[in-house]
Amino acid sequence: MLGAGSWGTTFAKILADGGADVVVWARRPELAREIQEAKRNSDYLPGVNLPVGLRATSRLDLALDGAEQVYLSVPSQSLRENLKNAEAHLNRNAVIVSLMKGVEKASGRRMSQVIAETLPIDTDRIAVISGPNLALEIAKQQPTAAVVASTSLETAQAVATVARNGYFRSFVNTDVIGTEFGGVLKNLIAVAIGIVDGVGYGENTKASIITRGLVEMTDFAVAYGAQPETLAGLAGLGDLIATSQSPLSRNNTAGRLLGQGYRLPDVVDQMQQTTEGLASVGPVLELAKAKGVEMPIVEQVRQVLAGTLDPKDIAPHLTTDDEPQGERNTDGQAQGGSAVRRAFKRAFDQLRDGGRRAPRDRP
Ligand SMILES: NC(=O)C1=CN([C@@H]2O[C@H](COP(=O)(O)OP(=O)(O)OC[C@H]3O[C@@H](n4cnc5c(N)ncnc54)[C@H](OP(=O)(O)O)[C@@H]3O)[C@@H](O)[C@H]2O)C=CC1
Ligand SMILES: O=C(CO)COP(=O)(O)O
Repeated sequence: MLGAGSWGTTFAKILADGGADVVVWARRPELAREIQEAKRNSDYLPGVNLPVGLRATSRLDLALDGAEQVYLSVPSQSLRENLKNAEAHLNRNAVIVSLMKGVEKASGRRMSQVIAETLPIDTDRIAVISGPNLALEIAKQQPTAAVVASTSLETAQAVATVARNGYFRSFVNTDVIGTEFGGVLKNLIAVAIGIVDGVGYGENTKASIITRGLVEMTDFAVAYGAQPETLAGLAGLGDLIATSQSPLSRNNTAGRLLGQGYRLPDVVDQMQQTTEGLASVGPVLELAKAKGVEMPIVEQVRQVLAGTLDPKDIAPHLTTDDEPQGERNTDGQAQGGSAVRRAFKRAFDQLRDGGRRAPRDRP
């Protein structure tokens, strides 16, 4: 496990509790020592006891020695540099698994794309994991689930077999794009929810943003090749609900501070942990523009971050124009409809068929 923050340490515990032999790499020797000797990570997971068999080191060569599966949980902006440092020590046949939920700011690349560009590796040996996974809840062994996606179902299954235990269930699919973008995009909607929470708006506003946010997430991801069903599953809707509702979410917290009137530099100062959404807004809107996808909620988040939109003016109707007839202003049973409605219809049809066709996230 490369990365000893809240998610890296929690996921290492998931793997170790499932019976795997796990070594965590922490860049700070003192943190590696605390995990190795005291079985604690008091900076990131206060009060949590880590498995006795979990090992830790600040030496990359030792952490990667003989590793069959390498899990990555560092901030997205640092991945490329970390992979370059790790490359010489990687086992040639290792499966590389991204746990990250950001895009690279400079290139707009997803993490699996950064991995494929940086390492000499077949994409079939890359997997990504995403889902409703607030680290501290899982570290306390509260049950949850996630999606393991890889272009190779065999790789996804190999990872899912290891990344599961009594409190953590891994489903598999082959939609890497949808699974990764689900994690990236829900962060942005969670910032929006935090903003309106901070302003003091109530449940109707938040429900509107969650629902219309899912439309934006799905339209965007589908434009880049995702399966709409993925966005209706754990890595989309599931994670959106968890992140939008929880004060444990860093993205939600950052949004709430913005809604309370703090300016971005003060918010960044107050955030002790990685807040991927703040770096993803710009690249996501660039990518949306390139495909002609409208993202009015994400655009409003950008404007609040830039200080050009008063948080209280976030439009509850969440459209880009005042034209009531357009596709963007339709919802539910309206004609046309976006990918998210088609996804729900297809999921509903599958249920009505008595589950003869497999749902996307397969156990
Ligand atoms: N926390 C969560 O609930 C979840 C997080 N994720 C994703 O996991 C990823 C990691 O987040 P998370 O663990 O929460 O973040 P944290 O802020 O908790 O931890 C970040 C970790 O990365 C290390 N780090 C920071 N900068 C660098 C760098 N330049 N090079 C190497 N290591 C670095 C930190 O080390 P140090 O302590 O020395 O600063 C720390 O170990 C993110 O993409 C996030 O979206 C996904 C699901 C759940
Ligand atoms: O991804 C997460 C939950 O699934 C964690 O969200 P935050 O990064 O906002 O804390």
